Amino acid sequence: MSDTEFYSTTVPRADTDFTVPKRYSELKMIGRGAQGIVCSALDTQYGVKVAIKKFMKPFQTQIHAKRAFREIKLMQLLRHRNIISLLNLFTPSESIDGFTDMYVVMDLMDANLCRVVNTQLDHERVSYLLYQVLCAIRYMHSAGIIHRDLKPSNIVVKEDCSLKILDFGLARNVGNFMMTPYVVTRYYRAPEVILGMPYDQKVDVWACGCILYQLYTGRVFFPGSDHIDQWHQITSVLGTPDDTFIDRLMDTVKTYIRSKPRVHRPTWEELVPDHLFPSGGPNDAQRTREGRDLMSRMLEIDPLKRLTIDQCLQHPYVRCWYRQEEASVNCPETYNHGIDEVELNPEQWKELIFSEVTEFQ
Ligand SMILES: CNC(=O)CN1CCC(Nc2nccc(-c3cnc4ccccn34)n2)CC1
Repeated sequence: MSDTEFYSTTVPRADTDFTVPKRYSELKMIGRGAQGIVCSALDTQYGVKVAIKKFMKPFQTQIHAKRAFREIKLMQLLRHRNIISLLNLFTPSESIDGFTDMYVVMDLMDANLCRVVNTQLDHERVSYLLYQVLCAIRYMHSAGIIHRDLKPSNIVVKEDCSLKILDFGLARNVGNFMMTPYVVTRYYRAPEVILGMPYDQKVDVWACGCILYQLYTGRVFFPGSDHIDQWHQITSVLGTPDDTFIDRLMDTVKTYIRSKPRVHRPTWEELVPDHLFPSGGPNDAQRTREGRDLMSRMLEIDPLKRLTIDQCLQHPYVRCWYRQEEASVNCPETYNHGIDEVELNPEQWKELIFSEVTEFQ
């Protein structure tokens, strides 16, 4: 018998109620994620605001179960100030038979980056936001995780410009098949992922470059409507990559790319002119040169030429924020990707997830 007292409350606008421990009050809906509804709440035990996400029947399908299980395992494994942390994990069900819903409690942030990119940010804020994304991604890489799906909607921030990554991207070699009517955003996918080439941690550097451009301009750099159009957007802006990259492609893709007219490569000053950057500050001209330089080295089509995360963190544009405890700390354990490949039936997932929830503390 769980000693925690639960109560049920209907959340305005949400089409489901939340059954949570009494310590959580003032539930208000703040968003709807792919896996379930998210509320803000007051944790009266510590007097802090939290976010509570409800997973409804997370074990119902292989896809839902894998994502839910992977999310709670990774939230427990990754402990970094720029990655959302798992404050509590519970279910009101007292036995596995009645187990249906699972709740994840996280620190509450104010907004996601989609809302922030539309505001005028100075170099101070842009460089600090980018620095924190780089720290989070570097830490994930140290745990053996490549995000592969980094985008503004899964990054959250607070008024004080502190930032956390919300989710952990795509499991390896699992298609991002989505049952729900959510459109998969591919705008931030690296060229090597789009072209089906072998990929590595550099794919997350590409996404950071796209996000950096959007922090300055409020615009998506490469808004492709599908994979082919995504490639077209990238090459029409950055130009056709040189042969050292194309030679490494599969023959079918090589033929396709060579069939297209070559697009000349503009200079980065032409691509992202000064007026798109913050100005008016004492060293804005210098910071603009640094920001444009870093962006150009993150958005190299050829991953072999692209900066590594560590090189990004040493770049003058963000090095000013560098602190060991967040920029060079490594995750003490690496993630066991085996769980991403395991095939279980809903009953087995139910048991696995139920034991994970009840053992949490
Ligand atoms: C553009 N929309 C917003 O900015 C609304 N924001 C989103 C972030 C939220 N804060 C927050 N803090 C911690 C975790 C989550 C959260 C975690 N998962 C989701 C899914 C959807 C929406 C929010 N979340 N959200 C406050 C309202």
